[in-house]
Amino acid sequence: MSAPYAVSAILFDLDGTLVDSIPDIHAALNQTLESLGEPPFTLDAVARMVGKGLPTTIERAYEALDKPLDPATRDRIVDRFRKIYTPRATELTTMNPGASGATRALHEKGFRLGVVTNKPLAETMLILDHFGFTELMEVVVGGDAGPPKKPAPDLLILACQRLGLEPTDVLLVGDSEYDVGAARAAGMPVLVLAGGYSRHSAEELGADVVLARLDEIEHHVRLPSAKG
Ligand SMILES: O=C(O)COP(=O)(O)O
Ligand SMILES: [Mg+2]
Repeated sequence: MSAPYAVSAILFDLDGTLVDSIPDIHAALNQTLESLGEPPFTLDAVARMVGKGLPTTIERAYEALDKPLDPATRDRIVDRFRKIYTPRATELTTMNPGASGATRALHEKGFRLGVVTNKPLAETMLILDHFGFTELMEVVVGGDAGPPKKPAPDLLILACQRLGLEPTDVLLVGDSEYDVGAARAAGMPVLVLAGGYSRHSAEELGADVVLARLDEIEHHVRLPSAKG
């Protein structure tokens, strides 16, 4: 096992990392498509469309339908999707195994915690509130915060600025190539959870560590002041 990373804060991705949100995204996407006269997608197909933010999910759905999509129409479909998704964002969504215990244990040990997601902030907060994560999170950055989304480093840098920390003092836990790309560009260590929403297997993503469950994180981190 690699030596534990000495970090003051741990940032979490949301979709596919803290929660399994695909069942609600899948249902809402299919309802959106049905309202536009389009056929539905399977759960697995939708999981491969998620990760780079909602506009990209809609673009990928239309790519798969082999239908052209101009940006204005895409944005209208994003709005339509959100009207359907937001009220049901926690209906079928579940916490990933170990998410509650791991975040609580890390918080108690003194790590500062946050969420950096490509998902819009409003839906992110609904989900974090629903599962009791909000009180543990010192910073929450959504995909609509302004700067480019992951895999650009900007949202991670923004979270570091809000925490008053250097990226090298912060670690990211994610599930996709977008998380690994963003962390690498920011100069941050990155752990990935196996079985998330990615078009690649976790082992192929080039993360520092692949986790089978979130409660393994504590074996890979230590506070800078603690002896490793
Ligand atoms: O909304 C998305 O596409 C992905 O969100 P995530 O960054 O929490 O995985
Ligand atoms: Mg994710």
